[in-house]
Amino acid sequence: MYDEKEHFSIKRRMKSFAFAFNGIKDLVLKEHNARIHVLALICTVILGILLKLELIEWILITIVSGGVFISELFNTAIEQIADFIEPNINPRIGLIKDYSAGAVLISSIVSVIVGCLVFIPRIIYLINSSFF
Ligand SMILES: Nc1ncnc2c1ncn2[C@@H]1O[C@H](COP(=O)(O)OP(=O)(O)OP(=O)(O)O)[C@@H](O)[C@H]1O
Repeated sequence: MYDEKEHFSIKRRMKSFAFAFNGIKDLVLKEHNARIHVLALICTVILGILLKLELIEWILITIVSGGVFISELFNTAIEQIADFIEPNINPRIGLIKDYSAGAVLISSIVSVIVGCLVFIPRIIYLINSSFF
């Protein structure tokens, strides 16, 4: 609970980090989509190392990957709140969840587009240089 009189303390800040990491851990353990995103991220990093990406390309991949996980976390939080306040079928809750899922879809599409823009030219170059 927020208390204005609370003084800054390293211990409390560390606890806040622990709570935040707990949220991320829970997301990865329980949400199937998040596991797929973790797997996709691991494959992307391995491919990026193999293809020797440049700094700007790593920066782009970091930003779009972060966007996917951030949207996934917000989506899960919204779903949990929605289920908590309305356990029954309710079209408004359905639409709220659809909006939230739409955000994840957009961030995923953006990361796939960036991934294609970064990796496809390198793969084409590799194929061309090994055959010609
Ligand atoms: N209480 C509800 N009332 C009406 N429609 C709902 C309700 N709960 C879910 N829906 C509909 O079902 C869809 C899926 O909702 P659900 O909570 O199952 O998400 P999910 O499939 O678990 O999502 P994710 O794959 O991100 O975990 C929603 O986008 C919405 O269209």
